[in-house]
Amino acid sequence: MTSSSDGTGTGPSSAPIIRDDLLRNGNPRPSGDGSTDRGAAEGDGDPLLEGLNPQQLEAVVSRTGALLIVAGAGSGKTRVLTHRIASLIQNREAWPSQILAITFTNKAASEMRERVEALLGSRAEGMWISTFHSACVRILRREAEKFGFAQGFTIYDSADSRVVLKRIIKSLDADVLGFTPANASARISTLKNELADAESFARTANFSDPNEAAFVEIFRQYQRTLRAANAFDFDDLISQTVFLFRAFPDVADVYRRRFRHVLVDEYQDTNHAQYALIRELVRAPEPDADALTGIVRPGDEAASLTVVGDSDQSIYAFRGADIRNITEFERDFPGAQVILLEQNYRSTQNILSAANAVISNNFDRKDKKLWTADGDGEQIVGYTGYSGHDEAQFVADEIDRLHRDGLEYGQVAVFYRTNAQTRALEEIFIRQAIPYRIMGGTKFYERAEIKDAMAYLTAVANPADELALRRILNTPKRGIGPATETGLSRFAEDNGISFREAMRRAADLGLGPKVTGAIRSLSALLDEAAEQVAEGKVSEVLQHLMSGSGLITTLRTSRDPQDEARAENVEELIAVVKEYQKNNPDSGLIDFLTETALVAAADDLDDASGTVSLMTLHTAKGLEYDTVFLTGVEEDLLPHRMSANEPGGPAEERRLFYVGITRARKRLFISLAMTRAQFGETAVAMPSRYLQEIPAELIDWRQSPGTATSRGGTQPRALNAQRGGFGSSGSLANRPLTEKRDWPNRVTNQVRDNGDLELEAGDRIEHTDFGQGRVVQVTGVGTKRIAHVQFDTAGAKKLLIKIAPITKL
Ligand SMILES: Nc1ncnc2c1ncn2[C@@H]1O[C@H](COP(=O)(O)OP(=O)(O)OP(=O)(O)O)[C@@H](O)[C@H]1O
Ligand SMILES: [Mg+2]
Repeated sequence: MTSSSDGTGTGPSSAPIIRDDLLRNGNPRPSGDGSTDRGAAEGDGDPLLEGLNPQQLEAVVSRTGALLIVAGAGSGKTRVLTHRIASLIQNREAWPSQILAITFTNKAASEMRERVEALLGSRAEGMWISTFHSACVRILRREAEKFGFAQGFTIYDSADSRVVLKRIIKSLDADVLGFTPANASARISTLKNELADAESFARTANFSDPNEAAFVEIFRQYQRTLRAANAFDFDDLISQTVFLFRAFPDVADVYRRRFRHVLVDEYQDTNHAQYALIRELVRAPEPDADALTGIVRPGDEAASLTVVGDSDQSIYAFRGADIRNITEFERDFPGAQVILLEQNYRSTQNILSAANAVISNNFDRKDKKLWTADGDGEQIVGYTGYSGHDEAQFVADEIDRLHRDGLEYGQVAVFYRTNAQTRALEEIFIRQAIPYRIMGGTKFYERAEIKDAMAYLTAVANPADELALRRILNTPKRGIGPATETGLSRFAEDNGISFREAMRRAADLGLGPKVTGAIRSLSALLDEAAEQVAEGKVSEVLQHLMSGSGLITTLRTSRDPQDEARAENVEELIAVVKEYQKNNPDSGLIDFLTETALVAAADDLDDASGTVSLMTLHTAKGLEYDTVFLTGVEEDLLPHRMSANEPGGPAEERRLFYVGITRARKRLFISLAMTRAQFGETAVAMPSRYLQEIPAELIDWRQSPGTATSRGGTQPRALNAQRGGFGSSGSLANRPLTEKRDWPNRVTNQVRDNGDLELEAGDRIEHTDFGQGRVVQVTGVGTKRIAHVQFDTAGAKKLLIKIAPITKL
C-alpha cells in the first residue's frame, strides 16, 4: 500500500468544489415522491444533487473536516452518505480506494454498496464499504504478522469462544464460583469493547475477592489460548486493530494516508472500541518529509470524517454502544459541522405519527417529529391472535392476499424480537408455499455438520488452531477417544510443539497401531489439502477433505434419518464454495473462511428479491420495505423480559419498536398473540405496554378468531365500525388503548375460559374455525392442558384447552 496506484497518494485532483455554485446549479427540489426513488435521480442537472432537499444538499457538498448528520429515521441519512461518496469520486476529490464507509450489518453494507454502484457504476470498485468487523479483518490479515499472528488466523464465533472457556473454567474449577462459559464470555466481551485486555483488567482487579481473582485467570488463559491457536474472537477484531494502530504508529499512518474520507452510518450504535478505532483512523499522520530536502509531502492532514446517526435508534447499548459518541461529537471534533435533516421520505404519515407517539415516551431525548409530504396513507392494521400459530396464520394470509393484488414478496418483511418466534411463521409459510428467507440469522454455519466441515478447512488454513483440530480428530468416528486427545495435547505441551505437530509424531506416543494409523492418515489428509490450497481451488480442497475423511459417506450410510439431511447440508456447503469461487475467482481459502466467519447468513450470498424477508428487529436497522409485519408485540417479548433488569432497558426496547415501525413504507401490520409457546411452555401473553402509546385512531384492530368472527376476512373493518367499542362481544375494535387498566380486561374479554372443560382422548369437539374433530390426546396440567386434536378437515392441531374456542359435542 505504498504506491499511489492504490490510492495512497494525494488524490486525483485538488480541484476545490465551490459550494455556493453547487447550491445554485444543483437546483435542489424536495422530492414529493420518495417511495420510488432508490438512488440516482433523473434530470438535467447533476444527478447526484438533483432531488436532494437543501439540508441534504448541504450534507453532500459540505467539506468541513468533521461532519455530523443527525436525523430521524427515513430522512435520508444513508442516502446522503452514498451521494457524498459519489460526489467525492465524481468531482475527482478522491480515489475510490481513499474511501472507507462503515455500517453495522452485512446487509446494510451490501445495500450501501449497491446504492453507490447505482450512482457510480464500476467506479465504485476498490472502495471499502463494509462493517467494522470486516474492515478490521482486512487490516489484520495484512498486518497480523507484525504482532505475532499468522495471516491465516481463525475468527472464533461465540460458540467457539465458549468451547474454549468451558475447558478453562473446568480446569480452574471456577464453576463452583458461578462461572459459566456464557457469563464469562459476556464479561470478557464487555471488557474488550471497553478496550481492556486481561493485563489492564488485572491491574485494577481486587485479588482478595476470589471471584475476581478467578476471573482474571480465566481471562488471561482465554487470551493465551486464542493467541496460541492463532485466533481472534469477534471483539478482538476491533480492539486488536486499535492496539495495533497504537503500538505501530507507522502502520496506522499507512491507513491514515490511505483513507482520506471516513464515513460511518448508524453512528449512534458505536461502542467505545469502535469509536477509538475511528479516532485512530482520522488522526493526522506523522508528517512525511523528503529525506533529502526535508520538504513535507502533502496528504498530512487528518482524514475527513462524516458520521450519521439517530439517537432514537440506538439499540446496542447491551453491547456497549454509547449514545454519548453522538452527543459529544462536537466536543471530540472541535469545529465540526452539524446538519439536521427533518423530512421523512420513506413512510406514510400514519406510520410516522405512530412512531413519533411511541418514541416521545422516552425521556432524555431531543424532541423531534418525523413528517412527510406524502400523505396519511393506510391505517396501521392490528391483529390479536389467540396463539403464536394463529398470529402467523394471519401474517401468511395477509401476505397471500397482498401478493394476489400484485405486491412482490421481496417487498415484504416480517420482524420479531427473538429468533425462537420464527418457527411458527416458517411452518405456515412452508404450508402456504410463501417463499421466505431468514436474514442475518440462518443457522446454516452454526449447524454441527457444517462446523465440522469448516473445521477441516480451518485446520488446513491455520494449523495452529487446536480447537479445529480437536473437533475433527474423531469426526467422523475413527476410534480416537478422549484419552488419546488429551495424550496428544499433553505430548505437545511437554515437547513445546503444536497439537498439529504432535499429530504428525503420533508414532512417538506409544498408542495402539489402529489409533496411530488413524491419526497419521488424518494428518496426511490435511497435508495433502494444504498442498492443494497452494494450487488454488477451495472447492476442490473441500471436496478432497470431505471424501478423504469419509464425513459425507458416514452421514449418507448412517441409520439416523437426520443424517441424510446433514449430508445434504455438507453438499450444500460444497455448492456454496463453488459459487463463491465463481464469483470471486481471485480469492483463496482464507478469503472464503473470512467471509463465512463474518457473514452469518448463507442467504447473503444470493439474491433476496423474490422472497419475504424474516429477521429480528436488530437486523432490520437501516432497511426499508413496502409492507412490514411487526409480530409478537407482547410483554416479555417487546420489551423483552431480560430488559427489565437492565438500566435503560425498557427505553432501549422502545427504540427497538420504533426502529421496527419506521422500516415500513406503505403498510404496517402490528400483531400479537394471547398465548405463546415460549421457554418450553405455553403461557398467557399480555399486550406490550408500547401498544397503548399509539393513538387509537391510527390502528384498525382486526377481529381475533378467539371470538366470533373469522380471521383476516372481508368484514372486520365494517364490523369494527359497527361495534365501535369494546362491547360484550369482546371485540378489540378501535378501542382507544389509553388506560392501563383496560389491558387485563382485554385479555379476559378476548379469551374464553374453558378452565373446567373436561376433555379426554376420544371426545369429539367443535372449534369455531376448524370445525369438528376428535381429541387424540390430552397433555399438561391445569391451565396448561393441551388437547391434541385431529380435525375432520383442518388436520392435526394442538389447542390450549383453557382458551381455545371449542365446545364438547
Ligand atoms: N430527497 C429525497 N428525495 C426522494 N427520496 C429520498 C430523498 N431522501 C431520501 N429519500 C428516500 O427515502 C428513503 C429513506 O432514506 P434513507 O434510507 O437514506 O434514510 P435514513 O435516514 O438512513 O433512515 P434510517 O434512519 O432508517 O437508516 C430511501 O428510500 C431514500 O431513497
Ligand atoms: Mg440509514
